[in-house]
Amino acid sequence: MNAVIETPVITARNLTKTYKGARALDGTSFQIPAGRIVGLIGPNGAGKTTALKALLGLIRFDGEMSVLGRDPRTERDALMNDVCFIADVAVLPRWMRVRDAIDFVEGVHPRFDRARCERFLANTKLGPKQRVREMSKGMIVQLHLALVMAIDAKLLVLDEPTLGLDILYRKQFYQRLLEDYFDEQKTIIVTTHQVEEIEHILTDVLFIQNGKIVLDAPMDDVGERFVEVLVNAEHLDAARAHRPIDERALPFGKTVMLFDSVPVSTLSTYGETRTPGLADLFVATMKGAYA
Ligand SMILES: Nc1ncnc2c1ncn2[C@@H]1O[C@H](COP(=O)(O)OP(=O)(O)OP(=O)(O)O)[C@@H](O)[C@H]1O
Repeated sequence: MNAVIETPVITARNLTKTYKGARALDGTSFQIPAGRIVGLIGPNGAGKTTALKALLGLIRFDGEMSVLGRDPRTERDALMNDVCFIADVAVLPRWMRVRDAIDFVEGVHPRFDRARCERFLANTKLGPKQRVREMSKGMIVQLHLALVMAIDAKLLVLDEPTLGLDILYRKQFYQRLLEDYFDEQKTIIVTTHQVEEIEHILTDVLFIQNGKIVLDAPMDDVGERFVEVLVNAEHLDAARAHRPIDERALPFGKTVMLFDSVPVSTLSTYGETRTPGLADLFVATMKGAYA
């Protein structure tokens, strides 16, 4: 009966951050509702980490920012009760034992549930005395996941969480996160360069370039808005008339074009159509043909 209008978990308006005259954030604006898994994707130096630091209250910046109803610049301590932040899975100190890691997180995070963490670890080969240096990369991921998933945070911020891990562990990390952690009460924001590996778990995507958001869309819309066409040679000019945002040649004289908001019924007369992968969409957007 009562329509609940949920306030977004994050509202960022017109953020600017300048480092020594260079703009890391340049009028960055976005909103993230609860229950979403958002990929913040951009090339090196685009401003991803700076945006995450801003929403965590770790840097000064100009503009409007509300995270879980709080301004991270002035209410950081209260905010951190509901936020969990992981910079990089590969950074656990090598001398640390499993039980030290658990003690540490228990000490710093009020929403950490030790019993829940130990239940996750019971399903692995990890023992309490084992040190990080004795673990395989996959075991490190398991430890990290057990620590993260035992924190009942409303917002989980992951900055390149799988850096340095091989493809099997990276996939495992995201799959476990989706299956064992995420629910509609939680929100996850994640940056990565490995776009292909996270696109299937994302609900929304934010592309950032030179400190500006250049694409902000739910994944469902991405599938409807963008179409890739394997254009037959005789239709090249007709297809180009619809202003593809990207065009690339394939072997044997085939050409792939990527279109934004052109009906599939029109495009299918030029060749085979399909939904582009996020990586191809990212490359096309960043080339600047599309402004
Ligand atoms: N502490 C700092 N001092 C000076 N410049 C900085 C600092 N931190 C970031 N920058 C600059 O701000 C810009 C954005 O950096 P940021 O780390 O946010 O990029 P990023 O998108 O996370 O990149 P990457 O994918 O390479 O990690 C870059 O030009 C960077 O050189």
